[in-house]
Amino acid sequence: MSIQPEARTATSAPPARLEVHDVTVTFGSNRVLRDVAIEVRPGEIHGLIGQNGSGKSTLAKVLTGLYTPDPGARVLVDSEPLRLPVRPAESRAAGVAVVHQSLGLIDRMSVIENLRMGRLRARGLGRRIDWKRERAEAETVFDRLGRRVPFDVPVGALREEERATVAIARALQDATPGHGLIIFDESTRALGRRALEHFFAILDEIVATGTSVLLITHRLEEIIDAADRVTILRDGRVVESGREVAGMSEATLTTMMLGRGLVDLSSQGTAPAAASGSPVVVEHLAGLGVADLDLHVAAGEVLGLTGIAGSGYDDVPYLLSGASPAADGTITMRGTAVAARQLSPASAVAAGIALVPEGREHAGLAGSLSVAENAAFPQTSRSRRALLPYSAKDEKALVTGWIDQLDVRPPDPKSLVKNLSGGNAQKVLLAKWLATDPELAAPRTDAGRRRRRAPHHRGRDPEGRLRRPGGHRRRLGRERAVDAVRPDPGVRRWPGPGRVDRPAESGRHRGSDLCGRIARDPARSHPAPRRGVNGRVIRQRHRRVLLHCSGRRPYQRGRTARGRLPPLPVLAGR
Ligand SMILES: Nc1ncnc2c1ncn2[C@@H]1O[C@H](COP(=O)(O)OP(=O)(O)OP(=O)(O)O)[C@@H](O)[C@H]1O
Repeated sequence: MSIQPEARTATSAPPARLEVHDVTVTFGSNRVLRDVAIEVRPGEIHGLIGQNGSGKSTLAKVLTGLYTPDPGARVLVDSEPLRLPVRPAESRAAGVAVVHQSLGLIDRMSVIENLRMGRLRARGLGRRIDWKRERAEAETVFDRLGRRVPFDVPVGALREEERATVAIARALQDATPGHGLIIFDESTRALGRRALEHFFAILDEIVATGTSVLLITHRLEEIIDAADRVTILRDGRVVESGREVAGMSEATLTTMMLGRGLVDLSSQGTAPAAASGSPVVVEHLAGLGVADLDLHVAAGEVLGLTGIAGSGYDDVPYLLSGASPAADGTITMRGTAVAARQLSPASAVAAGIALVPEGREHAGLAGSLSVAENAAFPQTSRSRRALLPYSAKDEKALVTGWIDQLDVRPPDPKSLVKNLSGGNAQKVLLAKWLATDPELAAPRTDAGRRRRRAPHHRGRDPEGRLRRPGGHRRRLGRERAVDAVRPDPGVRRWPGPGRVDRPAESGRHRGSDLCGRIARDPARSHPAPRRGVNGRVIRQRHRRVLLHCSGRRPYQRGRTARGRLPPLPVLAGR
């Protein structure tokens, strides 16, 4: 697909910042992009969306030279053609910066080294690096982001949000006002709400100078709130090219993306029946940022746990699974109490607690191993200590069962995880731990925090230039943001780190989304979305959460490949 010249020359609009024509990418017999075309205008935030595996990251990798397109492709930056395959140095010189989904950080190197990599300059007779100067430059960009990350810590020791901050800062430091294009490929997935607010405020500033942004995300609300236009990929083809976002709803985008609307299963009477079984009870849990936390998770229930950065909510899965040592607390499952401080990762797994960690690339999956090896890893490593080894037949049944249930694509147990799209790799991570039949699954997920900002669209002035955001709009954004975090009536003030401000509400939580992809039928009048407030706890039925996270098909609560029921209680989702 090529962009028709009249589409861009009929007005006095300036030439496109980025033009991509006829990009096709083939891996073996698998054609993952077909004749893709996209045009990003100066000073716009251009959204690129599509289902898992539709080819978004592949396009970003073509633009930075990681992947080679098939012959016939053309890429132009500011009307100048780039040689293909793209040479990274040339694309950088043309002003293209990218934050890849994997973030592209080197774990054993420090924050400052990662940040200034490729930019360090030796000076003077001794050809020494002036670290004071490098730090000052790094500080400037972190200040702009409103975040500080310790400079001398190895990146591998950072939390996911800090890692994302470093990667974003690295891309931002090269932005020259009025030039270039920054590609963010799912870069916001680990950012908390405050960091996200800053991130989008910075994007506004950047595009106001004429620099452009290509925003790849599966969070449709981010497209609605931030993007000017959107291009949609489906199965490697462009199905919507540069559509104006103004006036669109998430439902419209979803329909365009999937080629069909979503169905709310609860309206069809297919909501899961309440599960029977004993609850999981956590009492007086303490450690890291958590102090004296009590939780009660009924069988078959999803308990969402959220809060502001530093409130400790994100430490809970790690404390419950022995991945971080707890100072105090007990976990009661099947009527047996376990002391949290005595849990190690291995004993937690043996007791039926599964942690689905954040940061699948470096903490959850082995990219160079296959889907089958990753998904069956807890079983095979357990069977090494057992009398009877885990048979290849069992492994095959387990893996194909989970591939089918979670709709992993391609559905090939032998695919290497590093060749899967990000969303499909996440499904393998989920399968790996759900396949252990845990009593309690504790996914640490980025999903569920939603950016609150007034939707805005810059629009164009009479000369066809994108309007720059004015102070009024930014103020409006801030006011709304403040309003959005004001607690609901009846919610007490934030009680301090690690404490629960609002007890779990019973029943379905229908308006908000832990996964950012809730099936909403616009014709149905849901109650107003509940807003995340400090330390708030949300309850949600487990099928509902998995339904929205598992792609095309709803999660079926049938028997697993090994004839057991899929795991019940699940803490939070994704
Ligand atoms: N190096 C590779 N070798 C083989 N197949 C690959 C490779 N890289 C990507 N693919 C395949 O290309 C397809 C598109 O993947 P891509 O990562 O671009 O999807 P995506 O739209 O970014 O998805 P997600 O939203 O899940 O990140 C997938 O089927 C993936 O398995």
